[in-house]
Amino acid sequence: MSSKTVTLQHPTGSSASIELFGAHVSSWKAPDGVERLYMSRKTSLTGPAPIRGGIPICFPFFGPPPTADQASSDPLLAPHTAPELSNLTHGFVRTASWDLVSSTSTSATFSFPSSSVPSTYGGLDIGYTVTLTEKGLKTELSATSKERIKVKMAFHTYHAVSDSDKSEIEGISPGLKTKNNLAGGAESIWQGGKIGMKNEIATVALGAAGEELILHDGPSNVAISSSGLPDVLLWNPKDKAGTSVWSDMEVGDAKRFTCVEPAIIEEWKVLEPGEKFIASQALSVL
Ligand SMILES: O=P(O)(O)OC[C@H]1O[C@H](O)[C@H](O)[C@@H](O)[C@@H]1O
Repeated sequence: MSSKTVTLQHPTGSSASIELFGAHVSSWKAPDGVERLYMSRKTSLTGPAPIRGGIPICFPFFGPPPTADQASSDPLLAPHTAPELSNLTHGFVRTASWDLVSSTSTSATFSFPSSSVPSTYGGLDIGYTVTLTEKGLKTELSATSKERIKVKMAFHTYHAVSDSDKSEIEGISPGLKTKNNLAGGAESIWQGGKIGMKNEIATVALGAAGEELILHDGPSNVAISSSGLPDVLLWNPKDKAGTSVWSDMEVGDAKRFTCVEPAIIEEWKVLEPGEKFIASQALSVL
């Protein structure tokens, strides 16, 4: 491993790797030694493009940055309209190198360099801790802004599966609102049951992240929980992976992963000056 990769090892045998570029978890192996995160064989681990696979951190906005028009009617969005952000999706922390602050064999803490924060933010401290637990992995982002701003975020986790066509997500409560981004954000009320990943999907379940979700992949199951993140986005591009849209994946790669993304997507979260924002995700093999 190069010095740009931090590795963690738990006495149970589980391990993790985190790239300084994006503070990106690029590997998580459970105690059975099986890799639990998909990584594209076509991605670079040192940029400049975001790493494809693993756990991208999307912050402090999700999707394209707000436009100047949106910011003129909502000044709390103005920091996101820095010219250098105009071509970025999902924020700027996944396309810059972070600093390693401290580490033990099972945990590492990173900080995002203040010199890489656009000046429009007027001061934003961002930290990140990755911890291996007995059977799992915890990721926790913290952020404090000097000025009142609005943020969105996601842990865009690419779970490795043996065949995404057969993988299913259990735990979305009946009655929650969902939005189908492949149908212009069409809203429905979730009726209950498991959500299959057989077809292309970009569905947000609003208010789902407070509950424990279970990703079923044949006999192998992973529990997913989070805090500070009210929504969950389920995403798989299916046949579009490996085409010109996602040329940083190989054709057929979409079968190898299922993205379950604890997130703040629907409503911007207001950060008051000095407030410590904390968002975490916990994954655990069952
Ligand atoms: O290609 P990326 O910028 O990594 O984004 C990949 C995908 O992330 C999310 O799941 C969004 O809902 C998708 O619209 C987006 O295409």
